[in-house]
Amino acid sequence: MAAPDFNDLTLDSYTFPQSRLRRRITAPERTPLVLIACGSFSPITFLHLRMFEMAADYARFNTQFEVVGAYLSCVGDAYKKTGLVKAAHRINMCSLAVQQSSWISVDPWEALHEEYLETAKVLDHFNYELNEVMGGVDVGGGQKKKCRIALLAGADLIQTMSTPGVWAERDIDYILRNFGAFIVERTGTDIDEALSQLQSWKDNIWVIQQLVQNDISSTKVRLFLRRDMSIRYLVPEPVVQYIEENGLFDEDGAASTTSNDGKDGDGKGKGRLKAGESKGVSAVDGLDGAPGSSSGNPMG
Ligand SMILES: Nc1ncnc2c1ncn2[C@@H]1O[C@H](COP(=O)(O)OP(=O)(O)OP(=O)(O)O)[C@@H](O)[C@H]1O
Ligand SMILES: NC(=O)c1ccc[n+]([C@@H]2O[C@H](COP(=O)(O)O)[C@@H](O)[C@H]2O)c1
Repeated sequence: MAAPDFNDLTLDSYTFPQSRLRRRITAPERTPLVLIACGSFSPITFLHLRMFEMAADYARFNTQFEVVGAYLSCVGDAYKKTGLVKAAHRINMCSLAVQQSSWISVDPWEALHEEYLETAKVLDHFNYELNEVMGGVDVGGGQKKKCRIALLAGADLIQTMSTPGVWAERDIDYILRNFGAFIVERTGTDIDEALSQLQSWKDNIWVIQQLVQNDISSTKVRLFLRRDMSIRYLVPEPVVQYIEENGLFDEDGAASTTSNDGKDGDGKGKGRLKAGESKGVSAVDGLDGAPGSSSGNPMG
């Protein structure tokens, strides 16, 4: 197995990963689609991978898109969220997780930035690489077609768009107008409610039903690890091994690998826990490490 090498990467040595991108569309009448999943991935789970497969099926059966590529983009170390291990580890785990995939890639560009990057900027980066640098994908006859780039997210993430203070209004408009989002239903999130304030962009929001309900969350995986419980078959095996080898997510490890001092960027310490404390861990029986328990506004 090739060793992950995120630690050796810098923005200067960065090149856009394109080896798994399909450079030619098979149905020229369709619009090429590239799915971008932005998130913490601390750690990546089988559900995160499964989201891509669900979205690809959805796009094939219900839309005029043809999926030509898919990317995981890990949020960088400046994102303040409980349970976040260093971006280098999260990127390495994502890279191990997609080893068996022929079409899902990991793009380290976002995580290579020291400062927090809003999702709109991350999507702009993909648009730049795919449509400006590459010029889109081949449709035959020497012609190229620009790719539609869309955010792939769970319902909890789209719900945060209606939570005051988390997203800038202009970013929501920018993302949903120019890119759009494929949204996977998630247990515990009322999708109608999540979308109720986003009706102006409804034509650019595609809702994917989970036909096999899967409620794995990174929070639950972290909770299992802290209780010394097995996480096998919740995350890919190479990720299990990587977590073990690097001692990630045990109580001390979780505290020491985060890049902050217990305070958010705004110094208020919102959502941050001291070493030894953890969101949801105290509720032992219910395993209620709430899935998708996002910190809210990443920048406070
Ligand atoms: N069980 C799930 N069903 C639907 N979407 C999910 C599920 N788990 C994660 N997602 C989505 O995956 C993306 C990345 O999520 P993220 O890294 O925050 O994972 P998470 O499991 O929600 O993490 P955490 O538990 O740490 O909050 C988000 O868009 C999130 O909504
Ligand atoms: N203003 C924004 O651009 C904004 C706000 C909230 C979350 N996000 C993104 O959504 C994702 C949320 O991930 P988590 O669910 O792991 O917190 C991250 O990629 C984060 O950057 C972006």
